[in-house]
Amino acid sequence: MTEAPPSPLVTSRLRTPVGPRRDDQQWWNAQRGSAMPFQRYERSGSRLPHELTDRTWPMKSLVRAPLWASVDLRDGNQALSSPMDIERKSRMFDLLVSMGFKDIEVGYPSASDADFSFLRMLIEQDRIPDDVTISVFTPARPELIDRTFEAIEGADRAMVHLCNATACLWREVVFGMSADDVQRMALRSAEHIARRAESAKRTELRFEYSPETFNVTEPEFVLRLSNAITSLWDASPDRPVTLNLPTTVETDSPNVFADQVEWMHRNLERRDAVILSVHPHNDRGTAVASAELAVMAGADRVEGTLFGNGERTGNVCLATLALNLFSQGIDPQLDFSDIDRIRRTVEFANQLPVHPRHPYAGDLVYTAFSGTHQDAIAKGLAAIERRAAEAGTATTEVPWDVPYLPIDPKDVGRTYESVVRVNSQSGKGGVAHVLKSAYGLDLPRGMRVELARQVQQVADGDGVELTSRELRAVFAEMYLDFARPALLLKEFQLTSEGDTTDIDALVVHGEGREKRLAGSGADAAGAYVDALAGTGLAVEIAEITGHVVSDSLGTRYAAYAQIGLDGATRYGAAIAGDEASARLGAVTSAVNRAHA
Ligand SMILES: CC(=O)SCCNC(=O)CCNC(=O)[C@H](O)C(C)(C)COP(=O)(O)OP(=O)(O)OC[C@H]1O[C@@H](n2cnc3c(N)ncnc32)[C@H](O)[C@@H]1OP(=O)(O)O
Ligand SMILES: CC(C)C(=O)C(=O)O
Repeated sequence: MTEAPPSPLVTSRLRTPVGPRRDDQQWWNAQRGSAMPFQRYERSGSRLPHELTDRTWPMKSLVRAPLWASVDLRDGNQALSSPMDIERKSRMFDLLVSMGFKDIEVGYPSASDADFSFLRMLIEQDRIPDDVTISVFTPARPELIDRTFEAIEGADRAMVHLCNATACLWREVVFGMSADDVQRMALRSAEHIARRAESAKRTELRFEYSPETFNVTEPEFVLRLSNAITSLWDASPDRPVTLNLPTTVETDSPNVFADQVEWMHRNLERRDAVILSVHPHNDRGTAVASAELAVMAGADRVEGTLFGNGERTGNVCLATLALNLFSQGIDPQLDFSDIDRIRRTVEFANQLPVHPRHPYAGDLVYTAFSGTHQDAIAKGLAAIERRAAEAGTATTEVPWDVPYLPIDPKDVGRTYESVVRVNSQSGKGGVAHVLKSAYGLDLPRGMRVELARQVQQVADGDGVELTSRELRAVFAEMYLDFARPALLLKEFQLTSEGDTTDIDALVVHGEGREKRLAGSGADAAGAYVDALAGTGLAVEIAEITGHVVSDSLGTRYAAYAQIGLDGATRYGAAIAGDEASARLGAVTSAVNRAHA
């Protein structure tokens, strides 16, 4: 076997930088003054042997979910300060099964007793469903391969995952080997695995190979080695070999990785007998994009973890990838209908919190604090309700289209309760939305503006978020509760004849004297303001609205009145057991606000 020929575009981090020439004095001068020693790092660039000028991936789009493989129990686990014990592993395994994962890497059984015992427990207690294939990781060392086979003894199905570093830096620094030596080590191990598999007749075995840090390995070398391994394992369409291309440390923008994957996809031998897999890490924060472009470039399978746990910045997050597909109308083939249950289990197993801004799963990702977002969300939700009512169907049947919310939180088991939260950045739309969704109070527009101004003052003063209870309290303080009301409607009686309503009311006004008043009008409120003229109050009603509210106190009525009094406009509100009391109460409230 010969050494892989050096390629002009290949960058070994040790040998052939493609960045700017460091002996160029002009260039160095231009860099003076930078606070950062960026010249220590190589510029990104294609590591392909030939530029892929006829790349096809940019013209592709995602149309179906790839095969998903969870590596939570291996790559995720090896990155934890406190690796999972059997209880934590079991909970994670059961979760993955319940979500629909069919391909689960359960550990590195030759590395630790915990992994070995967990695997034995799964097999001996028959915990692996018939449609799930467990995978076990092994490095290219015969004694560790032997121990791996001991661990899977008796399993119905298993995938043995062989991995060794192939990248130049690793060859030189970690192994102190040439590319040929590394190839020989890999093939010896692959052979050893094939031999062990011969005697493991009871187990339906599959094989996986990962050239570690694929993205910085010379492409011709990876291709040559991969072809040799799939040939040695006799990959066939009915017994395919999984070839997994890891960006063990992510180094380039996702388009570069996509080119690398497409080049492999196009040049691999036995392509129909190979499941081409990718295993992106997130060092540049672009693992999700890398995985998505890699699938467009020809990858069939993606390895990752839930919420992206893994070495350093983590593995690619499978929840994000799957729900990105879902948000585009593609079946993700994984069940995320209760994302908080999934998150709780993952947090328990990893003993790491999921960030509140984590896509689809974080506490805050369906929440808007800012006024314009809240306004748009509230209008969007109302439009969905309208469309559902028009179609005579449930809101969950209506196509989702709400500004600022890429998916319906209810589709992943969340509620709308926390979609809008109020602080000093909020506006009338948000305040109104919270009062409506938490208390069923549907305030008229002018009143929302007035209330929001008051809420803003409170929020600005306290500098914190207002809960729905606190908002309700601000509303009550403004419109419902008056310590010393200028007007009190103690009792009233209405009688109607034809188009006229008469009122007989007992009120307390001004200095605390009770006064019996009479009046008539087109409705109860009209009769009431007519009667109030007897106290010297010249009230004009601009608008009265109202609706039924159902809350812990039963079914009641809320009314909102806008009145003109002493040349000014005032809003008032009341909640009462019946419509007439609420409407008259709202007028009384508006008068009291005018005289407060
Ligand atoms: C990219 C990945 O994520 S690979 C998975 C990594 N996971 C883990 O490391 C978690 C579990 N690891 C372990 O428990 C241990 O490291 C073990 C059991 C694997 C090995 O332990 P030790 O024998 O004490 O070796 P140690 O960890 O110090 O060093 C690794 C050795 O394996 C070699 N090695 C590293 N990767 C591989 C590989 N894929 N195949 C073969 N040998 C390898 C190294 O060159 C080094 O060899 P050396 O001692 O001759 O220099
Ligand atoms: C074993 C391989 C796939 C791996 O975990 C990595 O390279 O990150």
